[in-house]
Amino acid sequence: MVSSPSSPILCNSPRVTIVGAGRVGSTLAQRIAEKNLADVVLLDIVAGMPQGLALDLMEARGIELHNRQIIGTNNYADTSNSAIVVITAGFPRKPGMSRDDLLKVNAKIVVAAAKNAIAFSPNAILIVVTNPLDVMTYLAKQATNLPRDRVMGMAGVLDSARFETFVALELGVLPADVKAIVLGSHGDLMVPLPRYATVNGIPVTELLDQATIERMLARTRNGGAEIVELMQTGGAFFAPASAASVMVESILLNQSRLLPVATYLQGEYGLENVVIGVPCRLGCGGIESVLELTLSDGEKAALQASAQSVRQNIHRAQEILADVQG
Ligand SMILES: NC(=O)c1ccc[n+]([C@@H]2O[C@H](COP(=O)([O-])OP(=O)(O)OC[C@H]3O[C@@H](n4cnc5c(N)ncnc54)[C@H](O)[C@@H]3O)[C@@H](O)[C@H]2O)c1
Ligand SMILES: O=C(O)C[C@H](O)C(=O)O
Repeated sequence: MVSSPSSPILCNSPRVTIVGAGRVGSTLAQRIAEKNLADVVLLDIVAGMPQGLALDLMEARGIELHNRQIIGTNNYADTSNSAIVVITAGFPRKPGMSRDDLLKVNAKIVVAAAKNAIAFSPNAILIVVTNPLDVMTYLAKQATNLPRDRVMGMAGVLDSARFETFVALELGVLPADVKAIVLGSHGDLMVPLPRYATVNGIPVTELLDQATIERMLARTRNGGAEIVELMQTGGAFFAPASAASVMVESILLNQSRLLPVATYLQGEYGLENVVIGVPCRLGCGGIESVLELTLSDGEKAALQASAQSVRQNIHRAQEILADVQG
């Protein structure tokens, strides 16, 4: 009964739709409900699966002490009036693949998901998770024609959390005391910035030698692949769901958190008409502002290279989509 799409939604409760009720999507639904942030609509193409997950999550409410509604559906009409739509629909990579190898299979899924979801929630803020992340975020923006403050991708929060984790493990300090930032694309050319990484304000460059830092940067760049290789079936989902939930939280609670977010650049960092990760303030309107950090020549060059690889893949994706349409 409770998982039926026609179940009543609590008055004045914000609603978050998650398109793709797989591992990332279902874990994100759990995080959002258990953090008591919003009601959740889980949508998937597989019949019965999102309904089953929603019922399971609803049955945990009394134990987890929250009263959020979780609805499972295969129908976009049930997602209407969502404040936020998160797109996790699509294929994860297999061992040996790069994220870019998913471009062909995921491009049309993301474009259709973005268009369908925004048709029923025209005021929603869109957060893309599906890989290859930066290209998919660009396609979602293009397909919906939403302003850039309302379309963004999740990757930098995850990549930064991985870098922070490796620093915390190396130094034996509390993970929450480590702060780091990773910019650029969510791929091999991501741009971690060790000189901005600190342990409670102390730069990690004071605490670790260069060789150790380089080893951590390489592990951060390879962070997703490391898990794909270990699991053999699909990729990471606990930390990705946590990272997406932080973005959802900052928007719903208007926290104005300054987070690395994949956004459409309009001249910032000397880049335009491309999506890559840069520090953004996230509040109730979505991306409130983009912060332009002062970068060294080497960091600027790394960001340019990262953007260039995304541009090439945007071009490939557009050719693929044109073939599908034509
Ligand atoms: N940006 C990041 O940092 C990050 C992190 C983790 C995963 N990802 C990506 O997120 C995506 C999902 O990963 P996952 O581990 O949850 O995969 P998964 O296979 O567990 O889930 C994907 C879900 O999408 C559904 N789906 C497929 N086509 C659909 C459509 N047209 N409409 C609605 N639903 C559809 C599938 O049925 C499946 O349930 C992958 O592309 C993965 O690479 C990105
Ligand atoms: O690596 C992947 O394929 C999934 C995701 O992008 C990740 O970084 O965990």
